[in-house]
Amino acid sequence: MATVPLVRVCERCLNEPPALRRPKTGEKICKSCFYDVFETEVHETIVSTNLFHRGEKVAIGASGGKDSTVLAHVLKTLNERYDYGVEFVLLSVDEGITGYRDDSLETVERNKDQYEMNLEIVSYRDLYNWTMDEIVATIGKKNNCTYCGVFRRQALDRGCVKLGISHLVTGHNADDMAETILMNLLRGDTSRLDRCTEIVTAGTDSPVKRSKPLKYCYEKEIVLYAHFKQLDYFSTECTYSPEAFRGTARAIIKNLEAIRPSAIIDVIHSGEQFVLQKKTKNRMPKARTCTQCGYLSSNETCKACVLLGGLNASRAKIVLDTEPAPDQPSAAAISRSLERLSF
Ligand SMILES: Nc1ncnc2c1ncn2[C@@H]1O[C@H](COP(=O)(O)OP(=O)(O)OP(=O)(O)O)[C@@H](O)[C@H]1O
Repeated sequence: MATVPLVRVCERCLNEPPALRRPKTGEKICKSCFYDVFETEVHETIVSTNLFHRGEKVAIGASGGKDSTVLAHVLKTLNERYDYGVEFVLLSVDEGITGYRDDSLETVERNKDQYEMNLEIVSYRDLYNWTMDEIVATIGKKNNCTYCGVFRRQALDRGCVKLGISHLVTGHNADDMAETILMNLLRGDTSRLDRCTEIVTAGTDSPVKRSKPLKYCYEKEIVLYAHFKQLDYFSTECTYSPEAFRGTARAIIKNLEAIRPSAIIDVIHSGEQFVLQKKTKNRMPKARTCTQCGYLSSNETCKACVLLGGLNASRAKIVLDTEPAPDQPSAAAISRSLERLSF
């Protein structure tokens, strides 16, 4: 009976000893072939979609986590290697989450020097006069991701506008995309299902185009890349509970990946083939401006203003209930009131 020979050399260069089994393909390869194939795949994604143009200024949504840190590192490497002629800037949002974002922003401050990129930080405190810590103290942990997601999206837009930038890249990876496809499928959200696989999205409610250069990169490979390259990133999870539905979709994708590694890429390729029927396309929202903040919106009031309206009403109620109606309640008074509040 024929025996399968043990692979003792990298299956790509047939020279070096293998250092890892590639999660995406199962190939046993050496470190330098892994770097090469990982970076080349991102480059091919960029070139095949004409993602950047020479002279363009692009913001990298930098959270200090593994995905956006690998994104910044790889984009810097490719920009130099292939002379894209792009100027990259790091853009961070400080959501005001003690013990999480304050620490991860310190990482981004170091990345700024390591990658020789300018850094702009915008905060929920400055933009909305709320921090996520205060929001969670007011509404509880349930649904807090909805608030954070809406505010972050607009904060990144506003940061880009401040920098005079109209293109934002984020570290969303293949696992994130497969989860989103599954979530939209399970919710029957056909219009989002149609758009969520696109590498570039330019919504009616945003002046900034967004793109995902890592859309075909497996999360496991991003972690391996960051680990082998010893990149400086922040690995703690957000202290507030994750969105339950996404968490479940994530578990399904991880389970599928365990028995069929190509499942992630297969889900993305399937999602890319979905074509919206005309009647569904007609339901797409039209662009307008928010009557409250004047920002682009697909509704009369933008989502951020709707959420802020509820939060500010809660704050006003707490102050009226607990303080002798000062003109300007002190921050300390608001914090004390928020601490007493439970829903
Ligand atoms: N506070 C933030 N400031 C700037 N960009 C952010 C911030 N939070 C998220 N992003 C951007 O959105 C992407 C997806 O964020 P998300 O929190 O869903 O994923 P993640 O897997 O934790 O990403 P990362 O590993 O980069 O933190 C990030 O890779 C980053 O580009």
